[in-house]
Amino acid sequence: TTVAVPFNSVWGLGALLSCIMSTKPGYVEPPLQYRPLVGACIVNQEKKIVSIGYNSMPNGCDDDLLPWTRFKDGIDWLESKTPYVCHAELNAIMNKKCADVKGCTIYVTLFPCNECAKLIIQAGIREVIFLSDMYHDRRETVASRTLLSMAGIKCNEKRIVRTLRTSQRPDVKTCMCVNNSSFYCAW
Ligand SMILES: Nc1ccn([C@H]2C[C@H](O)[C@@H](COP(=O)(O)O)O2)c(=O)n1
Repeated sequence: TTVAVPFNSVWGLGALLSCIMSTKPGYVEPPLQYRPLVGACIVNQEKKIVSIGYNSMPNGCDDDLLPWTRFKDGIDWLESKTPYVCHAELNAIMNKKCADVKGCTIYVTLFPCNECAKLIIQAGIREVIFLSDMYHDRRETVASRTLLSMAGIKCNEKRIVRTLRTSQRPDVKTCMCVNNSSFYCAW
């Protein structure tokens, strides 16, 4: 199923496109199923895209040699992908094609975690526009909101993808899928 995705901004599109390149989409184990693909796009004050990033393993670190299990209770952290993966925001900040990203806006498909919030703040980014807040209650997200708010960084939710309910993913409210199960962005 290819879903028509109406975008209301080219920057949101950038975040979503980078998301498509994100770490191997794949089936994990029920009920966790698909791991999120996350994309980020940084835009300067002239509304020009200055960087894009997606979640991936660090350069030179082989996906297949590192664990792919999602971290959850009962799983050894070192045996999950959590300590190894670079988040989309980190990659977008590192990939910048300009001296710095001070005063920029970051478009991201998933609300930043606390580690990314610290990077965003220290990089001088002034605004976060996010698509999904599906981890709203995770402690990393709670800490992230605290930091971003203290640092005076505006955070706005923007729905840039039509809500799609799918019988294949009854657990998620919004998703984008391309070629049936080969790519899912699950929010
Ligand atoms: N703001 C975010 C949040 C998450 N990610 C990445 C990191 C992982 O690859 C994936 C989340 O996996 P989970 O914790 O659900 O097992 O999404 C990111 O890049 N940016």
